[in-house]
Amino acid sequence: MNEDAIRADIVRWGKSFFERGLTAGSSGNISARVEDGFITTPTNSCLGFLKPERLSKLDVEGNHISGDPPTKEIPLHFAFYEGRQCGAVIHLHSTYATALSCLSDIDRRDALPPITPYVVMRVGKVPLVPYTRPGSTAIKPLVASIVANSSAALLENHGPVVSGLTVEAAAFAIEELEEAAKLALLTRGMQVRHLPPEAVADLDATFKLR
Ligand SMILES: O=C(CO)COP(=O)(O)O
Ligand SMILES: [Zn+2]
Repeated sequence: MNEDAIRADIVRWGKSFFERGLTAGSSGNISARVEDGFITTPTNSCLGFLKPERLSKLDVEGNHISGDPPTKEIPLHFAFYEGRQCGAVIHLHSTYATALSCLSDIDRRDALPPITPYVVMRVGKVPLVPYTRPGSTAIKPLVASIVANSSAALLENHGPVVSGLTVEAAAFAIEELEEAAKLALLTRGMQVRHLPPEAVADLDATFKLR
C-alpha cells in the first residue's frame, strides 16, 4: 500500500472507532509503517476528525519530520515495531477492555481467557502491562518484554493496544479484543467454559491472522 492509501486508512478507521464509541474525546492513537518511516495520529487529536494531510510523519528512527506533532505514545508503538514484525499499532480506551485492565484479580500473563475462537485467532495472549503515565518512555521496556510472544496487551488502568500487519488487521484485532473483554465481563462470576488447549493449538495452527 502506498502512503496516501495508508493515510486514508488511518482516517477511515479512526472515524469508525470514534463513531462507534470505541474511544472518546482525544483518546487513542493509530500508527502505520510506510516505506521511509511511520505515519501516526497527532497528539491531542480526536480520532473521529482526522485529516490525512495533518497526520504526523516520522522518519525510521522516530523523529518528527512533517505534519502535526505526533502522539505522545510513540515509545509504546515503537516497542511493537522494534520487537515484532508488524505494520500498524492501535491503542484505544475502549470501555470493556479498559474495565478489564482495572481489575485487580486478573491473570497478568493472560488477562483475556480463550473465550471464543476469534479472540484466539486475531488476538492471542494478552498480558497486563504495569501502569505508567500516558506517554511515558517507561512503557517501552515493559512492552518490549512481551512482544515476542504477544501482538496485544492491556495497559493497566488505561486500555488496550494491538499490533497487526496492516491498519485493517490491527483494527480487526482490537475490535475482537474489545468484544472478548465484554464477554469476559458479562460472564464474570458464571461458570464459563473456556476453549480447551487443543482447540487453541488447532486455531493457532490453522489460522495465521496475527
Ligand atoms: O490515549 C492517549 C494517551 O494514552 C492519547 O494520547 P495522544 O493524544 O498523545 O495520542
Ligand atoms: Zn491512552
